[in-house]
Amino acid sequence: TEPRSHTDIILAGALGDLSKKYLWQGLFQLYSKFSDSKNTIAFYGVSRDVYEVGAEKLNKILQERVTCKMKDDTKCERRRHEFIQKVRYFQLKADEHFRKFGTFLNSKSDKLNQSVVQGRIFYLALPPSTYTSMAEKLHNCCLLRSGKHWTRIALEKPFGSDTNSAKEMAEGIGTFFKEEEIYRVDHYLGKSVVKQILPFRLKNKDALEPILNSDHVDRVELVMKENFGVKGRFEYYNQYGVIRDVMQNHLTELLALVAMNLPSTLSTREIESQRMGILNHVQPLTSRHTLIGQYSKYISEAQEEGVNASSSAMTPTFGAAVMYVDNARWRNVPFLVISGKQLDEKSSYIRIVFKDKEFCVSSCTHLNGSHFHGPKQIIFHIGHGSLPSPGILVSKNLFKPKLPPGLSTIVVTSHDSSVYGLSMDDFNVAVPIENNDAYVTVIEDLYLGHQQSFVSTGRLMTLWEIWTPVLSGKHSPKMYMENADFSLNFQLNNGGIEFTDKYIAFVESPSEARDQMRSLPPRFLGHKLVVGSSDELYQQVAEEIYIKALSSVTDKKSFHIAFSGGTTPIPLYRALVTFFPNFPWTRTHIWQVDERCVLPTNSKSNFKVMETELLQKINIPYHNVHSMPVFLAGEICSDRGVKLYRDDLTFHLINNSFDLVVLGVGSDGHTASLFPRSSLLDDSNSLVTLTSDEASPRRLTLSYKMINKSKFVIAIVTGKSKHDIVEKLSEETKSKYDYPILGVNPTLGNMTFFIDNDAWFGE
Ligand SMILES: O=C1O[C@H](COP(=O)(O)O)[C@@H](O)[C@H](O)[C@H]1O
Repeated sequence: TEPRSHTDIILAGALGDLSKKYLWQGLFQLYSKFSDSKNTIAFYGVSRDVYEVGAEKLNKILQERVTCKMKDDTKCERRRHEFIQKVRYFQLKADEHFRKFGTFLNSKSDKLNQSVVQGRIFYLALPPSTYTSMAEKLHNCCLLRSGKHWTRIALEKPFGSDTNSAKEMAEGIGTFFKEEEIYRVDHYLGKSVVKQILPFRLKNKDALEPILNSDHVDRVELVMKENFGVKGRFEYYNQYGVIRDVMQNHLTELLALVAMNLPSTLSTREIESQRMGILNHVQPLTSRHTLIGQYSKYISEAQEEGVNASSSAMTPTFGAAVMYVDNARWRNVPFLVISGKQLDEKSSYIRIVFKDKEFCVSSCTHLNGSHFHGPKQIIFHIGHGSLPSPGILVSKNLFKPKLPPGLSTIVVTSHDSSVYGLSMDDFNVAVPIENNDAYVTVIEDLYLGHQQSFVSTGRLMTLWEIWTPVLSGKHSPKMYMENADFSLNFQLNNGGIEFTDKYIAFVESPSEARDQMRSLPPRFLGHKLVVGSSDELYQQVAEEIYIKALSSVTDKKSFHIAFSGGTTPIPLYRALVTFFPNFPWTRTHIWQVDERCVLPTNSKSNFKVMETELLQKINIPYHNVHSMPVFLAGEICSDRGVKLYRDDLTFHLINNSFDLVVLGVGSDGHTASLFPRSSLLDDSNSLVTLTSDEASPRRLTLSYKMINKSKFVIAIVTGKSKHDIVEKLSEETKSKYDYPILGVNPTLGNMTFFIDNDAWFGE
């Protein structure tokens, strides 16, 4: 007997990553659910590989990647076997291949009775640069042309990289396929909870509609955090970055779903019109509304994959934006859109936080209907994070949700697991009955022609118009530490957002010096080297110190740093004060590398400089400042002072190890107060010591032993007067007796030389 319908599904890019990871499994599940004697489906995998190679690779992928959820599910195993047998491979490279493939498909189709509704789906899991030519070839060779039929072409993002490129691409595809045939995939629209947003809103409209507006909503957070980096995708990611990768598409689509006016039905036309209605009122973004960051190892990881550093320098891996919908319903409500790689956790959610208008007077800690004084919120938990499953969470003090058919309630028994600022049992929780992988749903929607789950051309263009203004790439991303960085915290200010710690959120495009710096030999005297203009260099040193401080305070609640004397640290003190107002000074202990044997009021006193430039400007506890006791009870530089400092070091430091030592280098190659040919250069016992008469005045200094125990050493060399020493150090084999800086080699830690352009280039 003839089937009622027959569909050909052609997967181009059949051997690629996406197909391997998700699409073949999705197609298998489609086959299991929908293919029967009445509705048949044929599957074709196509790629540029010759038949023998491609067919074998495809078979391997199918055998390895297509699985049944449950072990020993014999029915599923049988279907799986059938499916794998059914998939056919074709090479599509030359025009002739396309012609032959078209002839083959149509000969099959001609054999079917005219009453059979035939469909043909082309799924392009290919680089977008190939879309237009592929669309043209498929259009010319492989369309169904007679009988009752339909055609769909599915495309994977990226759909352009800004308004113009997206328009060009849309026009290219639009030449060969009609709007209703184009299915642009945004897999977030296939996530099980995302699918339930509109049904949930409709079902609960009596409770929800009156409160989903600016009178009641304090803010909406749309978040997609990941705790891994970009490994294996740097080429792609450098061209796109986090805004284009997920914020312009997934997260703004989510915004539309929560903010749009409720459609009266769930038809494609109604939904699309309400979505466009809201997106057309989203204010285009400006740099005041966005922040970007880059995780600290991004450039070096990209280099390891052979991607050059200068193309990675401006790529944001973190983005935050505040968006506003300029209509009566949502005016002034901030929609905070946040995404990033290498953050503390993998978690995606939409969180609607309601204004707290009620003031609790008594029994405030009890859950007591609407009197409970806690944040009122609705969370669409899309996936991952601390919850075991995707779900919709409604604060119990808000309302008791009714459930549409796709959701079921779960009873939460755990009292202590804390989520979104509340205990789990402060929420009514509903979970999707079917929790399929997003691609399973995408493929099902594609087959069923549910266009509302895909991105129309009109919507695509509106999304790009919102985001394109902030894609100029003029701003440097702020560097952040992997996994545990609170330096990305930001706050609303006058309708815009700013990092709470304001350090160079936006510096103008990187100077030539920075580009030049990136192409320099990466090492100097066996240590890491950074060269740049003096300003940038000091900012970088300050940033390095800040990052080390955060990490140390996170790990062990304290940070011990020693600063050398002289003029070199002055711009560093200024950079720390200016750019890092949130430096964890209360947990930082400041030590001196060396001090001149003078009164603390003397202008040559290193401490005096530090006090004026740094200590007076920060909020650091008195006991955390460890000045060298060069003046004790009327005596200048006594052995008692040496002993006191040594005891202080030993008391505070684990293994006498600083977290960081900042050194300068003199034009004679000295560092700390370790001078050429000094007897101190052979002293392997002391931690602190006094110089004899090689320098006047005498000085108290940390020894090599103490410096080399540090976890990290930064040596700063700046100014033209240091150019000769930089040259000498790099050209000849020297000994530490002539050039004491050569004796600095932290035994367990690392060292970086920061050398400014004047000292490096000498002009
Ligand atoms: O589209 C993308 O999404 C993934 C995250 O998807 P999820 O389903 O695991 O939440 C992201 O890692 C990737 O960079 C981006 O291209």
